Amino acid sequence: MSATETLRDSYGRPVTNLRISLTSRCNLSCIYCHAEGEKNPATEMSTDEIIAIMNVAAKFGIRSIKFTGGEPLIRPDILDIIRAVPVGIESSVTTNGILLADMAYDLKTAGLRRVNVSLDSLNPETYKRITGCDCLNNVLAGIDAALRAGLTPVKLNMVILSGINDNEIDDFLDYVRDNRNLVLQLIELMHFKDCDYHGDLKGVEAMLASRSSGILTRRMHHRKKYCLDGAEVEVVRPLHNTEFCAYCNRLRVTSDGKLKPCLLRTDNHLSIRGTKGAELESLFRKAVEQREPFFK
Ligand SMILES: Nc1nc2c(ncn2[C@@H]2O[C@H](COP(=O)(O)OP(=O)(O)OP(=O)(O)O)[C@@H](O)[C@H]2O)c(=O)[nH]1
Ligand code: SF4
Ligand code: SF4
Repeated sequence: MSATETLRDSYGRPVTNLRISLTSRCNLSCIYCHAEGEKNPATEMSTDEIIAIMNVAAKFGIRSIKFTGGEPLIRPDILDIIRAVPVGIESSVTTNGILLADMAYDLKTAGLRRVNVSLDSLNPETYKRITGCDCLNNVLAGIDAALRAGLTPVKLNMVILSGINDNEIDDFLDYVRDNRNLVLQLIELMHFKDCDYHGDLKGVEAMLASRSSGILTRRMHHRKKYCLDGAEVEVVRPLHNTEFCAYCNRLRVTSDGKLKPCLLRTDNHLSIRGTKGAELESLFRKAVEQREPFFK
């Protein structure tokens, strides 16, 4: 095998991003939580298992690694994991921000490039209703600490919940306005559980488009990015979106050590538990071969 070799699936989609779920545990209990689709997590991967898969990813031309959960910052070895990210790979974390205020500086020093922070409301009562925790201020302090530490851009992930927080979009636009290091991501809720809060973001996109001075298309997922009056807003609308899947560049690893070719499928996972070297590499190739767009 050459030093780096970018793998493509049979639809010609290159795989350049690895999303590693470090745990399915979380210190919040959001009403819509899908924990990246893992419902019955067994034991979590060890530090060494995570490092082994990152090293294989580097050989296969993975350019960025996203650590997710559950809540990834509750892992006691999180700094060791970040320190072990192979040279040349950009790392980021998606976190609920509860522990970020105390950890931001150490995360940056360990080599983390940036963070996405899940924040669905700027109203303390609504935040508590959604997450079960009266801790909005911890998250806001975490965002400030991440900005100060240079974990930027800090992306705020706001999942739009119909009838709960869909009246707060303007408050969020005000919050990110004029801070070039803050990006707002408006996310369409996915139906993992029976959940009555799903709302189509088509209307929101039309509103953003009408108020925007510029609209860009990100290569990744072909997501639209709107620039309006000092605020940068990205819209994540994965459902029934063939374009989103056509430009998907991701492979996932579940916290219990399975390669997962698509977020929305549970029937094609490949366990990497107990494997290393050539065997692990061959499973990585196989997982890429098994990738196919969920919405075609
Ligand atoms: N269908 C689908 N949805 C995804 C995928 N990746 C992320 N999402 C959605 O995007 C939301 C935000 O994900 P994040 O973990 O913050 O990362 P991201 O925005 O995808 O990545 P960056 O912009 O590179 O930071 C998730 O909650 C999902 O709803 C994917 O591969 N497929
Ligand atoms: S913060 Fe994320 S992982 Fe934790 S409960 Fe909420 S949605 Fe689930
Ligand atoms: S649904 Fe599957 S194929 Fe589509 S973007 Fe998400 S992970 Fe990729």
